[in-house]
Amino acid sequence: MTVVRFEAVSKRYAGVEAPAVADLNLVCGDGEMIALLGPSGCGKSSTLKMAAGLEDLSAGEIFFDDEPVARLEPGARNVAMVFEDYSLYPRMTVRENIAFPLAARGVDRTTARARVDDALGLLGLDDIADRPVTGLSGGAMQRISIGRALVRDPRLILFDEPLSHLDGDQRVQLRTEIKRLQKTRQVTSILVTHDQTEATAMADRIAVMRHGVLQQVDTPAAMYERPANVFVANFIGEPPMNMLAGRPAGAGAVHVEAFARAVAVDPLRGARAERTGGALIVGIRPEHLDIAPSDGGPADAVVSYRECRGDADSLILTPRATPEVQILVEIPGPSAFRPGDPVMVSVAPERVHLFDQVTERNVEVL
Ligand SMILES: Nc1ncnc2c1ncn2[C@@H]1O[C@H](COP(=O)(O)OP(=O)(O)OP(=O)(O)O)[C@@H](O)[C@H]1O
Repeated sequence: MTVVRFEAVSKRYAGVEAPAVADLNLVCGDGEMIALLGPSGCGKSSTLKMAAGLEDLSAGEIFFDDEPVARLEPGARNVAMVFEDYSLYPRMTVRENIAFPLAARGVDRTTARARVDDALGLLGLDDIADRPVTGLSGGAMQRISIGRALVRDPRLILFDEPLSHLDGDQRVQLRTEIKRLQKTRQVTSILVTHDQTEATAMADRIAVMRHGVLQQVDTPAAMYERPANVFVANFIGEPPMNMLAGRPAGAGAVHVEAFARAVAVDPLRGARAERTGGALIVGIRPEHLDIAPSDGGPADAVVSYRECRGDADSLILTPRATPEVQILVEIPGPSAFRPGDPVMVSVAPERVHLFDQVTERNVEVL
């Protein structure tokens, strides 16, 4: 049961000018799972390694509850790690692998046996407890390494891309499993991933990083509803948000160049956009755009591509006013739209996101 706090933490590697992590302030609550999410090189692993004690901090402090830990040896922190490659001992059985951290700490045999049995049961590994780990599926191996992490009753578990070596089905199964275990045991956890689906499915809150700088920390739902900037908006949600050029157009409206007309927006957002006075990026998620046949009038766009996925159709629209721009639309399927169809486009005002074109920040959080 630990609150983990990064306070003004920075990491610079020798000979590299740009910091790998810059002035990170982040609190992971007691029993919470936070996902560090971002593209390769954004500083996720460096942050994880500093929490584990595998890398020194260049500045700042990390607290476990109110105890500063940045100068503690890794072994003195009681932090468990689950790696993407499982890191199991191949000659040992499932049970021996899970028991290993307890034996290494000199926990007495009766206590160790009880804790290992508990972990085996929790992870559904009883049937294979006495089998060697070699030859087991990736999913089973990762469950064993999670068991090994849980059995030591750690203050913090660090999950480093734990699902990357697994195939589709095992991935989905294990991410549900990890979330269930993490909640059952209420262990404070940090998950590193570059996969937004994984972060959204598993974490209580997501911390999006870019070039070592924390961009936003929020629940998956809040981040989807109110991304702090264009980068976060592009990173959360699949397929990514359409980003269209626009400008304020009076009360509660913005002019969208691609449609050569104004669209209604949430009045508060519209007023904020008005105050910026300048050019805007108008963000609309593919699943929030509606289309209708243009019925002879001047169309907003023409359908240029349709992918039918059974329950949904993915369409690409070419706007009449700016044919160089592509607009993605996701609608329930199978629909009647076909390439070449002229269409009108609409969107609910509260689904239109507005970003300052210069700073790329959401006008709501300026
Ligand atoms: N030991 C090191 N020496 C020098 N530079 C490093 C070292 N480790 C990481 N870096 C650099 O620090 C930056 C952040 O790297 P880090 O591995 O923390 O990012 P990441 O988001 O975890 O990326 P990835 O998913 O590829 O591991 C990158 O520019 C990387 O090249």
